Amino acid sequence: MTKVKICGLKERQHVQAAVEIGADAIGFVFAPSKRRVTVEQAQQLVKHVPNGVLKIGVFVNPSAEELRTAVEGVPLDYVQYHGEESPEFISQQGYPAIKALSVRGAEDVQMAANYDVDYYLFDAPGTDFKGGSGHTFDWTLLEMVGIPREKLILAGGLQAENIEEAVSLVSPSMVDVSSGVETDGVKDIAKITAFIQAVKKGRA
Ligand SMILES: O=C(O)c1ccccc1N[C@@H]1O[C@H](COP(=O)(O)O)[C@@H](O)[C@H]1O
Repeated sequence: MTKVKICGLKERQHVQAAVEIGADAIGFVFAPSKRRVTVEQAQQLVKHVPNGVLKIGVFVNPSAEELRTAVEGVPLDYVQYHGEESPEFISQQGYPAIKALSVRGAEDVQMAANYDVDYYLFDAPGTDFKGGSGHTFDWTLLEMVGIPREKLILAGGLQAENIEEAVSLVSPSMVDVSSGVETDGVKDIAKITAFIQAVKKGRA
């Protein structure tokens, strides 16, 4: 059963739509991004996220204080580390953790072995920001990854049109999308619907 994370939500109506359509996780970006939200904004948005839907905060090289404020203040279920955070820093924070790795080549995939986290997220390298580029990477590089599929999250340029192929090749535990459910930089409820339905169709 592949789970779906809809990331980079900033508007109440998009959060409500994503959970109603069947998202398993909602992502809030606290890192530099056109999708960035404050802790105060996220606190308002999570009022529309029911129990059972994961609330994930996306950070890039955060300080311990920044993390504590968001994890406790929102509150968040998982921290997604999307920068160059060290294995030691992540384990010292003690939060349920997702480590994102930007994949240019096989050596980036092998970096996963250095981390002891709940999930490993593989994404394309960012352009303007560290993530959310809308670009895909070579999914076949994940064939060599020696981590269990139930700990693997696939991201990067996913959309309704390519998600079936991606899930079939990678068999991730969760898929994560941001740009692929937007039109002109704004979340698009029709695209969110098409994406979630395409993943759920593959679950049958
Ligand atoms: O979405 C962002 O703006 C973002 C900014 C900084 C770090 C991570 C970000 N999002 C993550 O990027 C990937 C892929 O997004 P896309 O579907 O290719 O647009 C995903 O893991 C988001 O959580």
